[in-house]
Amino acid sequence: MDYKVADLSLADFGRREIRLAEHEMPGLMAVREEYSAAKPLRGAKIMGSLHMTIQTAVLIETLVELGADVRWVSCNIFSTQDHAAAAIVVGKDGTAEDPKGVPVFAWKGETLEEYWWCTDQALQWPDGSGPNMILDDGGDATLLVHKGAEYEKAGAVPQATEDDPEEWGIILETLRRTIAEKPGRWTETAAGIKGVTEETTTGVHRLYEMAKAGTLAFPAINVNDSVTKSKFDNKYGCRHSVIDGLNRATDVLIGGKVAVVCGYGDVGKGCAEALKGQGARVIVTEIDPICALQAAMDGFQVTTLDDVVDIADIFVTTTGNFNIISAAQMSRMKHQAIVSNIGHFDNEIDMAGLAKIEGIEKIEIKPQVHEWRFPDGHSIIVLAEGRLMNLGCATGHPSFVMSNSFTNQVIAQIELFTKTEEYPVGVYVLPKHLDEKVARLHLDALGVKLTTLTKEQAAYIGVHVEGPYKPDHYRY
Ligand SMILES: NC(=O)c1ccc[n+]([C@@H]2O[C@H](COP(=O)([O-])OP(=O)(O)OC[C@H]3O[C@@H](n4cnc5c(N)ncnc54)[C@H](O)[C@@H]3O)[C@@H](O)[C@H]2O)c1
Ligand SMILES: Nc1nccc2c1ncn2C[C@@H](O)[C@@H](O)C(=O)O
Repeated sequence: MDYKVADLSLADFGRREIRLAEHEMPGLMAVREEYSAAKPLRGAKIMGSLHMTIQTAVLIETLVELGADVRWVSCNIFSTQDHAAAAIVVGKDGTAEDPKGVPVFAWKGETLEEYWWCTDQALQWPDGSGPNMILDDGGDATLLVHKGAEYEKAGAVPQATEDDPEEWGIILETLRRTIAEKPGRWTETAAGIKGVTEETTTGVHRLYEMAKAGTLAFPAINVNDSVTKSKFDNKYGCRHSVIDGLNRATDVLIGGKVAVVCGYGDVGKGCAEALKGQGARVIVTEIDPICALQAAMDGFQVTTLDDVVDIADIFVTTTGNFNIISAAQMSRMKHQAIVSNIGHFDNEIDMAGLAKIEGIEKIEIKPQVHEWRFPDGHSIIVLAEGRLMNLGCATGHPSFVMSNSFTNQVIAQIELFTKTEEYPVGVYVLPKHLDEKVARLHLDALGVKLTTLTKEQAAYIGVHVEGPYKPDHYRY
């Protein structure tokens, strides 16, 4: 079995934490029980590109329990929990000397070259074949397959320009190398994929862009827009883990400080609430009048970043957009202001522009916490090098909320793998009855007792007693 992780001796520690996590992931354990006999994913060869955490370990072992053959990478260079990766490689019945688990190519602190090497490794099985399913978070695996096939068809891989981000050059070099090693590989890989299930907002945005451009090569299920994913993971998950990230990285007192949250979508709402809960005076920036109005009615000041960049103590970007905080704005910040991002990619904060400032000095306080000292002597503290700080500086969302997300992932994988013919190329969301099923699976653990509609009440509001309870256009 091929794999590359930091340290297999961490496997027992990972296994102990996986055991505790399983108790906190009732949705995943319920689908394991429901489907382990039928094994609907038998024959599925799933390549997963999703933060290699303890919670993801429970997802992986659920997919395997349902019959799948799995290979895995993280979707971020800092988000892997090495003990989780070790436990998955060793497996329940293996040892560090004789691992019997799942091939994982991930470790905390990968270089970008190593990250794309890992993604390439997980996209090819030992017999040279590719996956027939992708489980993606942010779309990097989907991107590599699509661009590889595109450049094979074009007969050449373009050169990166000096304006391109460094990572784009690394992706092109990865494709140049892999196409030279096995011409036609990516075309064959793309043709063999039944579909992809996408975890997050930014990855879903990429899918809709490809569908609109007519370049999407296989069907996709948008897991992010299951209500029981984005209205839980994105909001309540970040509500928990943004504070965890700040505390583990800096231990700064949040109470009494001024915190700026850029973006007031699902993630921004969770972050703003959490920082307010810690006693910070929270200021929101937004482009969308509806989200801005929501923020104002939730009691937050809403203004532009330029208005407050020199008075705030803590910054968190949550937009899924890029160039939210510029180098010039960072140079205007208070001494030891904390700058962080919790959006999927690291382009929300202009790290490249910051590094180019004449005379700037980068001082490592500890891994994923850096002091950037400006020529005038004042500093800012940047978390996780601008990458998502809840997974770079902490352990991401807790198991219970990830159980919601990952139960959607498993259902989506089953849908796409077993009913492929019902999904012509395009982007889909799961039907509401499955969304409600995911919610139901998590109620007992929180002591929730649902009220049952009478037939007359159901008729009165035009629904079935057993649901679905809302029209598709309902906004939760
Ligand atoms: N770190 C995590 O654990 C985690 C979890 C879930 C999602 N995410 C990622 O977080 C990001 C946000 O996700 P979301 O679901 O909240 O998306 P969303 O679309 O619901 O919210 C983003 C908000 O940012 C606003 N925005 C866009 N550009 C802006 C700008 N220039 N200035 C101010 N506001 C701007 C938008 O109007 C929107 O309201 C995505 O990249 C997503 O993939 C991360
Ligand atoms: N503990 C965890 N394990 C795996 C992934 C985790 C996570 N915490 C946050 N994400 C990121 C998710 O919120 C992902 O769904 C996203 O949307 O980015």
